[in-house]
Amino acid sequence: MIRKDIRIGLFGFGVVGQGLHTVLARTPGLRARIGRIGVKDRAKPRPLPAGLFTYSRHDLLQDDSLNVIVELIDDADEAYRIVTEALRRGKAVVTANKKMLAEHLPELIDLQRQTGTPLLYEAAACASLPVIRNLEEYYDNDLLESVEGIINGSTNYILTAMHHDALSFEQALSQAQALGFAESNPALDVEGLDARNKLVLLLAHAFGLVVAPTQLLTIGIDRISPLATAYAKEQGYALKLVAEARRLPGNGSVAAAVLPMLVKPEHELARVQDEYNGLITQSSFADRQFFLGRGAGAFPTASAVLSDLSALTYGYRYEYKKLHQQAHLALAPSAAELEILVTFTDAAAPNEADFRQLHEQFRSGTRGHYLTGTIGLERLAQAAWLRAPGICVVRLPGPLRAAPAAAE
Ligand SMILES: NC(=O)C1=CN([C@@H]2O[C@H](COP(=O)(O)OP(=O)(O)OC[C@H]3O[C@@H](n4cnc5c(N)ncnc54)[C@H](OP(=O)(O)O)[C@@H]3O)[C@@H](O)[C@H]2O)C=CC1
Ligand SMILES: N[C@@H](CC=O)C(=O)O
Repeated sequence: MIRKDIRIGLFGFGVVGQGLHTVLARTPGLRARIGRIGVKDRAKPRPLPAGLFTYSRHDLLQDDSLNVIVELIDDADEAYRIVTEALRRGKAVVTANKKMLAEHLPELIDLQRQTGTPLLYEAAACASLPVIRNLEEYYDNDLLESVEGIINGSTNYILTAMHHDALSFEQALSQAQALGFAESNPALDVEGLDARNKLVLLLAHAFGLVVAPTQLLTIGIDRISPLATAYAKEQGYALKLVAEARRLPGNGSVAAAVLPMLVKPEHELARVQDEYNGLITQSSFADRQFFLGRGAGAFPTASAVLSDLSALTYGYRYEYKKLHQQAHLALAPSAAELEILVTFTDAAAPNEADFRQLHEQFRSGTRGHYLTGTIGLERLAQAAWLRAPGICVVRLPGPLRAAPAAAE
């Protein structure tokens, strides 16, 4: 259905919701206006007339004059209730809630098909970068080999501030929160879970693979040790939180993970600073392409919501083309390997037998210990030592690649 006039029921009036209000006011060309706003906290002062606000989701969902629901709240469970009810009522939905999407993607895809009602979520992956619609549409006939990049703005902001401004982790996180980049629960950012949720969305639109977030090995920046930071500095590498999904040659296996990574200075991702995101696509015919832009914050995120609203005016919806064209792809961590640096203390050490090859070993009574080596992705994910206190795992430069046994 083509919606020429959009009457929005907006849930959430925080960083992104207020950003959207401003962005809409400055975009007169789009015939969209906010009819009602659903929020939670009755005591909070609001910068708009009180009559616009309500504390009951039913006031928006049961209002037939509102034809689009924009869901911008920070509660994934309530967001799920709002989004599913809106779709069932035939209201198109735009959301930025990657946690809710990643946790319910199969059901949400199904619900769109059953109801014939669109659910768009460009803002949920990389905020202002137009990645979802590009993966869905532009690469439709191309053979996409990989998507990799920095897809969480807060952690990139923190790593940049620690490196360039010598801030502590806590100081840098506070700044990311104050600037509206971090999730309400910042553990989602620093533990890599937000990047993992976004990677779930990228996998669906890049490769037609719908996976549960828990299937993806995820390590955040909260466990980076001073020795790993010093190693990066001494080798001249940048330290970034990188999400990667890659088709392995040959057998239709796809490997995907989120880990802190050492990046060579000449690599595109090394120059992604502050809250910016950077995503590299590699495809057989188009070759390598790099998207760079703001990955968090009020206006960048609102601009992606605006773009989805505009897309609704011409009847756009995701077709999940790759899902239907799926060329027998499967998530196969057992088929992949990677190069890692592990720093550790006397209290806990990695099991050397888990590695296919060890490259370097270093022990110091004052600085701690490290080793570098090649390890299977699945072996790493299952290693008992991975989450032990005092252990820090960081990827060395280089892509996820086929493990030799799988490559044969
Ligand atoms: N900030 C960013 O840069 C980005 C955020 N996102 C996503 O956008 C969403 C919103 O983020 P952000 O604006 O930063 O969050 P904020 O914390 O700034 O705002 C959250 C809003 O949600 C409202 N809210 C919370 N629970 C409920 C509820 N049960 N019913 C109704 N309203 C509720 C709050 O109401 P009240 O005002 O009453 O407290 C508040 O207005 C999240 O899903 C986030 O992951 C996506 C991309 C970037
Ligand atoms: N907390 C998120 C917000 C945008 O998605 C981030 O920092 O990337």
